[in-house]
Amino acid sequence: MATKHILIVPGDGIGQEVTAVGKKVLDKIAAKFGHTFTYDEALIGHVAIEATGNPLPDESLEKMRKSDAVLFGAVGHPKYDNDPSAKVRPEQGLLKMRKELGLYANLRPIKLFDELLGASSIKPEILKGADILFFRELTGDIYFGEKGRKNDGDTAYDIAEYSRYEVERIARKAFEAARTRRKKLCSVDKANVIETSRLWREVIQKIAPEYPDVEVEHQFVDATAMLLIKDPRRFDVVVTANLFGDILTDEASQIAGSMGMLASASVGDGTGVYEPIHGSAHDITGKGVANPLASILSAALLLDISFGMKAESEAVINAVDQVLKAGFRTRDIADQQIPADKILGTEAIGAEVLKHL
Ligand SMILES: NC(=O)C1=CN([C@@H]2O[C@H](COP(=O)(O)OP(=O)(O)OC[C@H]3O[C@@H](n4cnc5c(N)ncnc54)[C@H](O)[C@@H]3O)[C@@H](O)[C@H]2O)C=CC1
Ligand SMILES: CC(C)CC(=O)C(=O)O
Ligand SMILES: [Mg+2]
Repeated sequence: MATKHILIVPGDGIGQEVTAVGKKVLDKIAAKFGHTFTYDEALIGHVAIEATGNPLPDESLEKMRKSDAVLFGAVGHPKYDNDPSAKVRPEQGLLKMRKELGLYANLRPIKLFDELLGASSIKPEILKGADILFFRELTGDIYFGEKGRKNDGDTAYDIAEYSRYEVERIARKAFEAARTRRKKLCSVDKANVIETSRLWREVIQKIAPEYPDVEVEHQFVDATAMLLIKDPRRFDVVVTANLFGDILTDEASQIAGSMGMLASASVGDGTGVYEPIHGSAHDITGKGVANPLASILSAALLLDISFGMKAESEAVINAVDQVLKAGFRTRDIADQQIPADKILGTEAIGAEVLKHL
């Protein structure tokens, strides 16, 4: 029995809807296993700008630092997406949170529940058994380098930068994880063109001999985008830079059936942040149809990684599996065989998960 303090940071759009369900799952776990979880909430993104003018107020950051873990939703609003000139943006809050908390490793497991074999646009025989763990570097690369305009605003630049230690620390995490899995590591870069990628490959090659039990391959990012769809089972652990990892994991979500199925853990020097990989999804916000399973599975990662609660984490994953086995789906993961009465909204599928806890 443990006492833990969890900060709920729903953010914007469907972040609000799915995080509410993730929190209920944490509550149920605490009751079932006899833990005491206390909660607080904090603002980030568009809602924080509206309330304070700042996408990550100091108060939110302070609360994050003082928590045992953070369950985060998503940020973003069409107001800014459609206004390239906006100087203050919701996404700045997210990037600042990652940098300030030292969350340099973003673990994105791509695990297909067997029941969802028919939900993907990829053929079932290509998909069955696919199980990939992405390590996306999260506090460097083009997202954090100097950016700006010159020539009276007619030229724009974003500088991509990596230091040796940044590559090494994420690579070591990926090597260690590969050791506990199928012992295969694929490092993804664009070393044929980009200097940061050449440093990336140099570092991986240098430390690989320290992990002789792990088979290492290097792939270029463009080829990886193709191989993920052609033969997803060839991958075990994948380690890559921030931008490449962002793009490749949205693509890889189709292996698991939907963006609404992919959870992630952002970890590093401080409080761990657990978050679906998807964004605020303006197109479905307020409709009650968002898939909350990514948030629920992020709560499972939180229990496992930040609290070391393996049985509790497995109970959550098992409950999701049971709900899928019972035939329930949200709209994004419902193939044509699913009858209409089995297609549930955000809260209703969350309630089904709770019944299995
Ligand atoms: N981590 C974060 O906070 C992220 C924020 N964003 C922000 O989110 C906003 C929307 O960006 P998009 O490119 O549309 O990406 P998105 O991930 O929000 O949505 C992409 C597509 O996937 C669907 N989708 C996403 N999550 C779903 C769920 N749980 N259930 C069912 N369907 C789901 C959406 O309806 C949409 O069609 C932007 O403002 C963007 O900057 C985007 C990605 C990550
Ligand atoms: C808005 C981006 C900075 C975040 C993103 O797309 C992600 O973390 O996957
Ligand atoms: Mg993304």
